[in-house]
Amino acid sequence: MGWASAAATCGRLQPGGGGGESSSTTTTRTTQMDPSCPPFPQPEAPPLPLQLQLQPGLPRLELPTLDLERVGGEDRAALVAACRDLGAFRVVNHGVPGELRRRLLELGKQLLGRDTFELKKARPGYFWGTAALKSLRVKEVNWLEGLHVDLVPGSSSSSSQVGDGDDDDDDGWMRIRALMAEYGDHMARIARKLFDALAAELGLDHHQAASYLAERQGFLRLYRYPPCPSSASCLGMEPHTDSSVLSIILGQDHVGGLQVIRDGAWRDVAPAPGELLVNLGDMMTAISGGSYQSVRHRVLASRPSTERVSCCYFAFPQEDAVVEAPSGIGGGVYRPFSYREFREQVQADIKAVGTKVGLSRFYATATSSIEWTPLESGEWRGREKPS
Ligand SMILES: O=C(O)CCC(=O)C(=O)O
Ligand SMILES: [Fe+2]
Repeated sequence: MGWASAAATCGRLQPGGGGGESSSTTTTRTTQMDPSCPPFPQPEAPPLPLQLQLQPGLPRLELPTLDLERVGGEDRAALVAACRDLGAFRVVNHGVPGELRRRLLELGKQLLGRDTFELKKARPGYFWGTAALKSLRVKEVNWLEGLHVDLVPGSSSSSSQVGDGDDDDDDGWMRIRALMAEYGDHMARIARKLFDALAAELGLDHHQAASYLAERQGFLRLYRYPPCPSSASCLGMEPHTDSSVLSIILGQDHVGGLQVIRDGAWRDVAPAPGELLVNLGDMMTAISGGSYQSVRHRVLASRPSTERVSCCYFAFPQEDAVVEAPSGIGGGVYRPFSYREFREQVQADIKAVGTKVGLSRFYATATSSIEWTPLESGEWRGREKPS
């Protein structure tokens, strides 16, 4: 069975779900199976997760826009305000050549869309579904694929030397890696600049500023959200906060799909040509003692006639650096911990409860007596067990 049977499941969806989906999703489609994707989950699509239900009609969210060349100086206050408020902002004047951005997304889209799922599966770094967050509850509804590339800063040989057409370089897969390496150098540079401005604001010393953002730990994920046979019952990527210090998203100029939670409601982030979107992650929240927000976000599944391509950079602390907010900032909300500890806890939680619990595991107060309950938003809330 292929997409035609999957489309039949659309008929049982609740109205109002699926972010911009029109009622046309209730009609049966007879789309052919897409060979670039695995078979759609059968016999039934998974139940509609509660968090898919949207508050319809809210305007797109315009994020604050910051000039990278000014964040260390006259725009530092605006940067800090954006970090305290939502934990997401746009960056302009970032110095990443438009041609590099264009070629990266174009080639990624071409390669991921061209090869069959079976062929891609064998490629190093290729994944289907949400690589880091695979939740047992909803893993099947993440309709996306991607290529994960670890970065070694400064190692990129300029990809501009590599041509654009189809040639003998392993059908373009080596070229995309070269482009990603070059793009990754820009990301490391931008992350450093943003982080140093925030580190100065927090009063971190030189050693902390260096170990809390370690360029060698950074990686890139190139994503394709292929047309989804049942886009109203699936997500492209489930709601989450990033575990990183900060993440930088490059999306296509006019393709939306990314949403963030603002005042308890999911809001579309307006795509803005040429800009990069920065999300703060959990590590930044910990480093700032909870002063800066890690923003909760998700990506809608692409509707049948559309697809989204994006490239996301993630910056992390050194694995064993003890992350701790400077005294006087944040009032000791979190106990000191290393990123390695955090990652292991996330993996253990995914195994045990089916999803990432996240930073609330690291509250300074003892958590062994805490009972965890899932919320409708997809978050987990801890409560003291009655004694
Ligand atoms: O593709 C996007 O725009 C967002 C990806 C994302 O949130 C992530 O990789 O954590
Ligand atoms: Fe994310």
